[in-house]
Amino acid sequence: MAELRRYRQGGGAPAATLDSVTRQARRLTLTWSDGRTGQFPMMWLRDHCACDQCRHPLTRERLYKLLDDPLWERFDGDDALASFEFGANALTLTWQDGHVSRFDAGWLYQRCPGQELATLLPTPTPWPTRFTPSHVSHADFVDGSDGRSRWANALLRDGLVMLDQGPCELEEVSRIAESIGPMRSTNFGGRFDVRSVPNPNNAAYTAIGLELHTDLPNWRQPPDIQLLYCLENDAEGGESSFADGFAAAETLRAENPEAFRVLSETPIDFRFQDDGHDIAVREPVIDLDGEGRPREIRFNNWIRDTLSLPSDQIEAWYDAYRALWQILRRPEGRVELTLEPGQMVAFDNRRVLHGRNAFDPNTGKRHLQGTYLDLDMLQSHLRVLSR
Ligand SMILES: C[N+](C)(C)CCCC[C@H](N)C(=O)O
Ligand SMILES: O=C(O)CCC(=O)C(=O)O
Repeated sequence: MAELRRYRQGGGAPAATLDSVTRQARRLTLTWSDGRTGQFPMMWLRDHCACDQCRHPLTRERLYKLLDDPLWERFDGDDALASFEFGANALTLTWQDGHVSRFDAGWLYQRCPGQELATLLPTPTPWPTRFTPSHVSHADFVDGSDGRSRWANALLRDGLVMLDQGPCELEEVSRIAESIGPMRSTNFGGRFDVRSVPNPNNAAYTAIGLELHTDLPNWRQPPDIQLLYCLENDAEGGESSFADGFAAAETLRAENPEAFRVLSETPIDFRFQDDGHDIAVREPVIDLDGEGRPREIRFNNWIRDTLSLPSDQIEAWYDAYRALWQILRRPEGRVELTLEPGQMVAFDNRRVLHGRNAFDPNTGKRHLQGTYLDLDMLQSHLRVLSR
């Protein structure tokens, strides 16, 4: 259990050593050997004490409750700290109530207030024109070498990655998914078969072409990661295509800011109905984060519901939607490929759109198995692999 690194005080990349510590009103200023300085408010230092009373010795989760600590009242008056001492690699604080907090200097170095904490995860990067996805072999993915982390890194960075030359076995997609996290269930089950069936409840279960789309935009939280594993694909047609919705949104913002504004500020209705379900949500096509960057694309023409807007907004919304759709269709922004039996594509369903050409079920069979995963599980998997 001491191996748990979440809150460990030491370890990590060797950082600079601690050169000086000075005390000001309500904070300590630390300077390291490479010149970095950090101002640490006393209350932050007290809250982050990692002793076995303040963190559970086994789980390393926080036990300390700042609201119940009488010392907290004294941070205003600047006499909460009794004394401190430091060395090149450690800082020790003694508080007025006698509690002692020891910090690893490298741990503090990485957590200077205002400094971005280094992440083990790659930054999502928009596709350049004529982007080609990374490929990892199934053998490298399962054999414990770096295949898994190359796969997860590419998926988090590009929102799309291929896994090649796996076995043509039913449920291989479930085994892969479950080696990462629990499959995310939806009204289509935990794991679904994509093939043409009688009485389909969904366009994917027919042989028609599917325009680029995101799955389940009619859910408040659409699935994050989609895995589609090809078992058979010898019917004529059925080629796959993908487009980076974030890149398309940025292109729209540059070319047609008004259309971008309309699609990001106007919630519209999405709705799926079958015999047992009626799942509906009202959200914009382009969802932005607090800094105005695209966070999610909801684009699915066949389950877009009645456009319910004031009449003076309707034409502008259609113009904007057409403008985004035209960008998505540009060949230079699309990845086109034919899935091979034993090949799996994984993509970020809230960023990357997917589609397929119509296929002719009279010329051969086409069968994919798919499932969804939460992004949290993919990120967790990569962090664990990086330990
Ligand atoms: C693949 N699978 C059938 C599970 C989902 C396909 C998308 C489902 C959803 N009604 C939509 O049209 O977005
Ligand atoms: O059949 C395909 O290639 C893609 C299926 C699809 O779009 C889906 O399952 O949502």
